[in-house]
Amino acid sequence: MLPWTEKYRPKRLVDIVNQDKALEKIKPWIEEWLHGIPKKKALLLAGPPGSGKTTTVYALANEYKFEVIELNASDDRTFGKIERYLNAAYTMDVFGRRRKLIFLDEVDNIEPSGAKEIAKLIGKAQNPIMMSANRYWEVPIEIRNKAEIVQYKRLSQRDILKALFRITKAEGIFVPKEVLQMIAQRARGDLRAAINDLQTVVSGGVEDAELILAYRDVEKSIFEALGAIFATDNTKRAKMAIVNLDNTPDEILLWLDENIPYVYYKPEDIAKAYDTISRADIYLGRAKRTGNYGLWKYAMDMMTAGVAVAGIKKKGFIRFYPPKTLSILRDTKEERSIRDSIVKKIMKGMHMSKLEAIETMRIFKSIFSSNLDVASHIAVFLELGDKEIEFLTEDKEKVGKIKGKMLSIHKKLKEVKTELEIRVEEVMEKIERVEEDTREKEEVKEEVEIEEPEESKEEDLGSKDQITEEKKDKKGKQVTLFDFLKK
Ligand SMILES: Nc1ncnc2c1ncn2[C@@H]1O[C@H](COP(=O)(O)OP(=O)(O)OP(=O)(O)O)[C@@H](O)[C@H]1O
Repeated sequence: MLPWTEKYRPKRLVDIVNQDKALEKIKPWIEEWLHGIPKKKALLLAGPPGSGKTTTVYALANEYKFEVIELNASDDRTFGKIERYLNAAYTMDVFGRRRKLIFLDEVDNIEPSGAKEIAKLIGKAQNPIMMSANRYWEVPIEIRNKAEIVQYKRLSQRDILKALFRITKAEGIFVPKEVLQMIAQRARGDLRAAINDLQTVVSGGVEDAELILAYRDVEKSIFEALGAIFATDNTKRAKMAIVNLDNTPDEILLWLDENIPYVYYKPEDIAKAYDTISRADIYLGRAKRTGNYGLWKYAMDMMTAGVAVAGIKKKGFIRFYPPKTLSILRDTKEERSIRDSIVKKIMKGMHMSKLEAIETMRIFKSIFSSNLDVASHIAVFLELGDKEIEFLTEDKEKVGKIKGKMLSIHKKLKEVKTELEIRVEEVMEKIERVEEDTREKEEVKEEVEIEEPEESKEEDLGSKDQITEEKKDKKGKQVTLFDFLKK
């Protein structure tokens, strides 16, 4: 499938949206080339990604009958090529062929030595050179001095919305306005990103637009990195693609692993790409084990540059897919947390080790699908929640039945509890009564002892200590709760 960014790339300058100021500078410059050589032989188109710089170059060449030679500025091989074109190009039109317009992309990524070479070549140039950069202040000064800067502005949400609407119309599809607005808003002035989002949403189902876009938001940088790795044969560019990526190398490997078959089509190329990532995997493992980060860098180079040059890539729009392993982990995240909480409850409630609890949970799983009575008692005992019961049962109908049984167990437990509470209260009352009786009897006895006649006092030898001891003995025979319950 042709990427819509290519399919709908304007062929004429009038169709370029909202970059009139830039075009006002570019048009007279190219017209000068038709009659001679202008003072500034190179233009530096500077501005945000997806604002129309490359589009302008091709539309311009189309209208003024130039052939575009697009070269990547950060590729060392570029210098030789420019030189060749610079020497040959101007004479070519004598033979009725098209003149060459050289387009150097990404001059903000250029090495200092390359910058000097390019500056020299501009000096010798016999044909128009156009360059582009996102951050012109990062373009080496040697190049900036030789070129006229043409500023591209960030496209507005309205511009993007209009462009998207035009595409849906041309494709004969209906995409709700809210979805188009959502895409335009996310794009932050990058029409290429917006068109790619639109194509992804349409191919994945407009009804799931929000989900698809939310997912692309999270994984945006990895999508971009894959796009960069798979779009280039240039090893340096491929290596740069993962700089500043938040994903771990293991995750990047999974993404590459998933998407290699969508990019390469010849079996030998696919095999080569897989061979490269499996080597990268081995080196990553070794780097982790040994702490030898030389190996780490080697692994990263293999999974970027190695994969990028593995073979001939499919042309056109390639939709990347998230690795199944990651989505399985994401999908099962909730499930895993439910399982962990059941294991914890078993460990606590049944005083088991984790291993025993895991084994017990497996047994419970078979009980929950075969014996709903026992299952409901277990569920009540472990105080399992709905999700945990569902996890153990895996059958919606049975979950309903277990929950019903649990309700009646809870009801019975409540009844037993109230009955017990009543019984306990009765017992407590009896205890109180008996204690009261005993206390009264003791008091009466003490009074009688105090009023005893003289002789008995003498007989008793009148030792206070003895009396106390005797009392203690008698008190020791008091009716205890234990004696009462025994009765
Ligand atoms: N001003 C614009 N008018 C019409 N279409 C545009 C415009 N800007 C971008 N596009 C669309 O977005 C796509 C990408 O644009 P283009 O390649 O010109 O971006 P760029 O400015 O060169 O970005 P980069 O700096 O990332 O190379 C094009 O295919 C084109 O369809």
